Formats: sequence, C-alpha cells, structure tokens
Amino acid sequence: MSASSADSGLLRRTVAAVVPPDPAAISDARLRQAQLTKPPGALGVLEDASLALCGIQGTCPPRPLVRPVVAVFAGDHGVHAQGVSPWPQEVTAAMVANFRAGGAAVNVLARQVGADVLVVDMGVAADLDPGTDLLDRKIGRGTADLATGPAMTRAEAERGLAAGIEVAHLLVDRGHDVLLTGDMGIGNTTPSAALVAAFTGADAAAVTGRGTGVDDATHERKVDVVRRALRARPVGDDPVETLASLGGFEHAGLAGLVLGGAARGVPVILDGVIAGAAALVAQALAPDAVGYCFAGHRSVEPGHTVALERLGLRPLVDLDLRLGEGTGAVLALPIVQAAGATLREMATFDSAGVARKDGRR
Ligand SMILES: O=C(O)c1ccc[n+]([C@@H]2O[C@H](COP(=O)([O-])O)[C@@H](O)[C@H]2O)c1
Ligand SMILES: Cc1cc2nc[nH]c2cc1C
Repeated sequence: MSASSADSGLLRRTVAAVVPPDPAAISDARLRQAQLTKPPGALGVLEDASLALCGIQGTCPPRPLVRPVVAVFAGDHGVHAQGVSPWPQEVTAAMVANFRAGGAAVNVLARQVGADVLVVDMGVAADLDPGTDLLDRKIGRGTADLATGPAMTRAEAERGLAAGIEVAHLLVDRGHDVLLTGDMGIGNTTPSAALVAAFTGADAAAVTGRGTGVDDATHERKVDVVRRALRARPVGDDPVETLASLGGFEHAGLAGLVLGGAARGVPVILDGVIAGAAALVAQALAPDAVGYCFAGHRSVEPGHTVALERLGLRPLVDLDLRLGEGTGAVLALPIVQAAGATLREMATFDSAGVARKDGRR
C-alpha cells in the first residue's frame, strides 16, 4: 500500500469512528447539575463545560483530567516569501529549540498547571536535533507559497492529517486524558485567515489580522494574498483539497489531532486562530468532532472570532492573547478541570440537607 493510500485510509476510518458525545451521560449531568447546592445556572459556563465533559467521556460525573499534554505542531510557510510577517523564518526553528529547552511562554504556563509539552515537527524549514521531546513528522521544509499555487499536494495534506491522528493515538496510549493544541510557524496567521475565509465564506479583510504585529502595509499585503488565493483557487466541497490549497503542515496536524482525540473520546482544548482554522477542517470532515473540543480562549486575530462562531464554541478565556504555542489552551485547562470537579464533588441539596427554592428538602 502506498503511503498516501494508508494515510487516506486512516483518515477515513478515523472520521467514521467519530460519534456524537454520549447523550445519556449529558442528560445524567444535566440532572445532577440541577441537584447541586447552588441556584440553577449559577455556575454559568462551567455548567455547560461539565455537561460537555460528561458527553465526551461517556460518564457522569466526569473523570478528573490528570495527565494534560500540549502538542505544539510546528511548520514553515512558503507564503512567508510574500512579506506577510515581519519575523524571519528561522524564528520557527529557534522557538522549537526554546520549547525543548523549556523557556517559552507555553512551557512556563504548562508548568503552572502540570501539563507536558511535546513538539511535533510537521515541516520546519530546518534540520532539528532528534530527541524524545520531539516527534519528527516532517512532511517538507515548509509548504509551497499559497499566493502562487496550492500550499500542499493532496498527498501532503493527507500525510499531515494522518500524522495528527497518529499523535492523538500516541498521546492517549501514553495515558494523557486531555489534549491541548499548540502551534509554531512564522507566517501561519496568513494560511489561518485563508482557511477561515474558505470554510466560513467571510471576506478576506474580515478574517485577516496583524499576527505577530504587522504594520498597515504588511496587513494590506496579507489581505491581498488571502483574497487572491481564494479567487485563483475557488473553494470546492472537498475539505482536504481546501486544506491542501490554503493551509499549512501544522494546520493539517492539528486537524488530525482534533479528529483523533474525538475518535478516542478524549477532550481537546483548542488554542488560538491556527487551531480554530484547523478545527474548521476537522468540522468539515466530521462535524461531531467539534463536540469533543473546548475553545481555550479567544485570540486577538479577527479570524478566530469568525472561526469560533462557525464552530459554535464559546471561548473560556479572553485575555487579548495573540501568541499561539498553546498558551490560551493551557490557561483554560484549570477552568475545564474545575467544571468537572464541581459536578463530581459538590454536595447535593439532599446530601447537604439544604432547602430548595420552594422550601422543599
Ligand atoms: O494563536 C493565535 O491566535 C496567534 C495570533 C498571532 C500570532 N500567533 C503566532 O505567531 C506566529 C504567526 O504570526 P505571523 O505574524 O508570522 O503570521 C505563529 O508562530 C503563531 O503561533 C498566534
Ligand atoms: C518570538 C516569537 C515567539 C512565538 N511564539 C509563537 N509564535 C511566535 C512568534 C515569534 C516571533
């Protein structure tokens, strides 16, 4: 079997394995929520998150999330040649080294919450030192330039999706019970904007932001690149082709991680606009996969808000972050954990002997 048919086979099987979150566990969670010693609804979004967690795990109350891991998918982008980022491409590889040394923001935040950080090389344009702290899934040394043609071949996009699925299986097999998405790739807010525009129909100007902090001229160039790519290669109804046309290797890996996590019944906490764009790919392939996702935060990038609306996910944290790496997902982890803990540990009106609103005991 060729690599490409093995990849498309894994993708097909994974999509078929994604079932909706367990409705019985969700309805048990709703009943239990109503019995907890608080006015109904008073824990707000935590209550919704607790129901979602029960659905994902297929049990009520939900199991505690004790083995979190951030998978940081890294890749470079041919579209960098269009001058869409003020940062040199070498920063991608340099930041990967920083993640591995434990010095990046995501490492600091991950240590705060006891999460492991694992880097996945999806296509960094440099040779990286091998090691157990790095998964080598390199598809190429950066994608092709999406401004002048498809960023990836279909086979490359399928390779990336399959790699992400395999990473999900590997991490769950290692005992991780919640997967957090991270990304690193200079230039990757441009393909993210293009994917969001492609999957939502939004205008390029509405979804293209300032990424790492680009000036007005660079921002205009980004919008133009996204608009021209969408015009040159109109979006069809095949999500893998759209991913290949406009996306990055890390988007493919992240979309695969979402599909793999959903297929394994494990919650996935999404980070910012790169993860949001990738989740749109996963949603187009397997709509029920979104039921396994939490939106960790809302990034400053305008395309992220558009993506979250299409995904139907409410961000748990909104702190004007625009870093990526998984930082927003990591900050949201304690909120998801807290949601489960309240459902698991709070007393009920009956157990605590607290009178209900109507005076009934
Ligand atoms: O997560 C986000 O929403 C986000 C928003 C802006 C920038 N980033 C990060 O910044 C890099 C891409 O920015 P740029 O300007 O080079 O396209 C890449 O490494 C991303 O992880 C990430
Ligand atoms: C320094 C730096 C760190 C990053 N982390 C994620 N994206 C990044 C982009 C830059 C430029």
